[in-house]
Amino acid sequence: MGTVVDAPVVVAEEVTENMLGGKKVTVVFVLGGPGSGKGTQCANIVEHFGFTHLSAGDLLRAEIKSGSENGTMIENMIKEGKIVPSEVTIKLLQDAMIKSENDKFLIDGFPRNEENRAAFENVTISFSLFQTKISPAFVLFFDCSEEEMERRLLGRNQGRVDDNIETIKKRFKTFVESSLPVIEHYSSKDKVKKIDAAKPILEVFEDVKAIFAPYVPKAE
Ligand SMILES: Nc1ncnc2c1ncn2[C@@H]1O[C@H](COP(=O)(O)OP(=O)(O)O)[C@@H](O)[C@H]1O
Ligand SMILES: Nc1ccn([C@@H]2O[C@H](COP(=O)(O)OP(=O)(O)O)[C@@H](O)[C@H]2O)c(=O)n1
Ligand SMILES: [Mg+2]
Repeated sequence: MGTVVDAPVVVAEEVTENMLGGKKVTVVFVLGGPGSGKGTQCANIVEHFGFTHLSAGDLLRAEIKSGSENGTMIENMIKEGKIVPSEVTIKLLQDAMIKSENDKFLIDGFPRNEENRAAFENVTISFSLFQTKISPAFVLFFDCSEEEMERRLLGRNQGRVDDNIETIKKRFKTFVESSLPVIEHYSSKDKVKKIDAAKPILEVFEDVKAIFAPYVPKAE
C-alpha cells in the first residue's frame, strides 16, 4: 500500500461577527439560574473588557416603570416566574443595541427558552443591514446549585417582587424546564463556556477573566 496523505479538512466556522445596523457586533449570551451571579459578573466584565451589559430582566423592569401598555402583563409574568413573550423582550434588546455606541454586548438572562432563542435569530435578520443572523460568539453559563441560588436570592435585598420563596421555586422550575434546553442547544454546538458559579465572587471572576482574555481592550 502506498502512503496515505490525509486531505486537509476544512471546517466551516459559524459567523460570529454580526452586522447590526451597519456595525460589527460581538454578542455573548450570559445564562445561568436565578441568583447564579450573572448580573454581578457582567458588571465585572464591563469594567475589565469594555462590553455593554444588557440585562433582559432589567430592561423588562424598566419597561414596567415607564408605564408602558405592556407593564401589567410583564409584572404579572415576573411575579409568576414565567417568561415574557419574546417579541416584547427582543424589541427592548434590539433598541438598546441599536442605540449603543458599543459593538460588544453581554446579553444577560436571554435567551431563556427556545422561543426566545429562535425569535432572536429571526427578528434580527429582518433589520440587519446585511441580512446576517446574530449568533453569539459564545454562551457563558454560570452553574450553581439551587440551594446556593436560593440563599443568594433571599439575601439580595433589591426589593424585587420575585425574590420571595414562592416565586423563587417557580423560577427554578422555569429554569430547568425552559432555560436548560437552550444551554443544551448551544452546548451541542460547542458554544458553551461553563463556569463553577458556586465559588466566591472574585474566584468566579478569575475563571471569567480567562475566558474573556481575547477580548481585552486595546491600550489607548
Ligand atoms: N459568587 C457569589 N457568591 C456569593 N454571593 C454572590 C455571588 N455572586 C453573586 N452573589 C450575590 O447573590 C445575589 C444574586 O446575584 P446576581 O448577580 O444578581 O445574580 P443573577 O443575576 O444571576 O440573578 C446578589 O445579592 C449578589 O451580590
Ligand atoms: N428573557 C427573559 C428574561 C427575564 N424575564 C423575566 O424577568 C424575570 C427576572 O429575570 P432576571 O434575569 O432579572 O432574573 P435573575 O436571573 O437575574 O434573578 C424572569 O424570572 C422572567 O419573569 C423574561 O421573561 N424573559
Ligand atoms: Mg440578574
